Amino acid sequence: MMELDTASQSENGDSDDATNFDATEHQHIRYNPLSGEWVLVSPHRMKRPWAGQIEVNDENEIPDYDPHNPLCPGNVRANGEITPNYSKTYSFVNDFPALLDTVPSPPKSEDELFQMDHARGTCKVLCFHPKSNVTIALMQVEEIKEVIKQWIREMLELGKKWTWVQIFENRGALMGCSNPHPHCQIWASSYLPNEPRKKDKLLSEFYSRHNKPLLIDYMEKEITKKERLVLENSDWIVVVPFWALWPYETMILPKKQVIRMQDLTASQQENLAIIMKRLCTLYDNLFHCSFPYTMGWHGAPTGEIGLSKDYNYWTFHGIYFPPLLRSASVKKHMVGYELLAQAQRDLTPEQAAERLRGLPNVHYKFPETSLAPEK
Ligand SMILES: O=C1CCN([C@@H]2O[C@H](COP(=O)(O)O)[C@@H](O)[C@H]2O)C(=O)N1
Repeated sequence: MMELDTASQSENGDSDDATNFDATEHQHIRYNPLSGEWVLVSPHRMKRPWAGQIEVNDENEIPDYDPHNPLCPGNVRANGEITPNYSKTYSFVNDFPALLDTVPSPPKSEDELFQMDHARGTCKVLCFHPKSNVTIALMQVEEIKEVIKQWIREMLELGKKWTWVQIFENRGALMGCSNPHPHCQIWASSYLPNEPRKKDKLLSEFYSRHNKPLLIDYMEKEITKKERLVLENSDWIVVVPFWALWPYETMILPKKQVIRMQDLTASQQENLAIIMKRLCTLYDNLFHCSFPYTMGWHGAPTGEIGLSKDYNYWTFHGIYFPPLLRSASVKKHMVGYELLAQAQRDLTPEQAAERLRGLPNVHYKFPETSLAPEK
């Protein structure tokens, strides 16, 4: 059993009276085994009056084609290239990349307070669909499958050279997304970024203790407990993680061990497309808006270190970080105590999962949108 640090022992030294504890009433902290951090859960605060900031939800109707949008088929991009008339997905190297393939390395410093290291990589943009006015929730399963196939091609190609290939989608203007056209970004780097580096260490340590991948153990236990389950099909589950930071944060987990996205079978790809569509439909139905989120995928590292050992302690999974809290325009901010001390949430993960489960699975905008038959 893991030694809990001092943060989790009762300050006054009294033995905690677990018999009176109610997770829907009493504050407590929860441990995230994937990051080694804690989140403060304060369910009693859900009763406080809300007099906070209300942002205008100015999401106006988006046309299916905008002659000035470089991500639309046939339009000119910043570098003068013409985006082809693509009919499925289309990816290109970002004209304003955060990472370049060849740059000089910084000098080594003897002073531990001023450490720099080299950073190389490449950044791509992947358009999900030729039309600008669709989202994953509104795309057909077959179209989402095309996105998954392209993600796998990108992982295989970029994973040959780069240590970490981060696929991420910033959906909606609220997420700082500069372009409404359905797309994601892919940043591939020569280094292992902070989040996967922390996760890799903790996943490896768990496997050494239990001889079982952490996320397979976690998936099996969440299927049994059910209270944080949101969706399930024959290959995947969606949960609000026990340690979730964002109000409606979710995780997509495979029912069978799979180490990287490029290892997915045809059935896992099909059922992933189905469950992604269902999850994004629930999200949109929560506040009747095109739900903003950042989402991404984590699998075992790639490149040279990906070939250096057996990553059987890793399990490929998806993570959604949506900011909305109470309405289409009220979002959670990670400020104050959360920046200086630790993350905090009022709505419990169990309450969030219950709300998502209770929503219709037909999209509010297009009630006739039919979902593919469940496997
Ligand atoms: O002509 C263009 C327009 C936008 N882009 C790139 O598309 C990306 C749009 O993604 P975001 O909306 O998530 O920022 C952004 O990173 C921007 O640099 C190009 O590479 N070329």
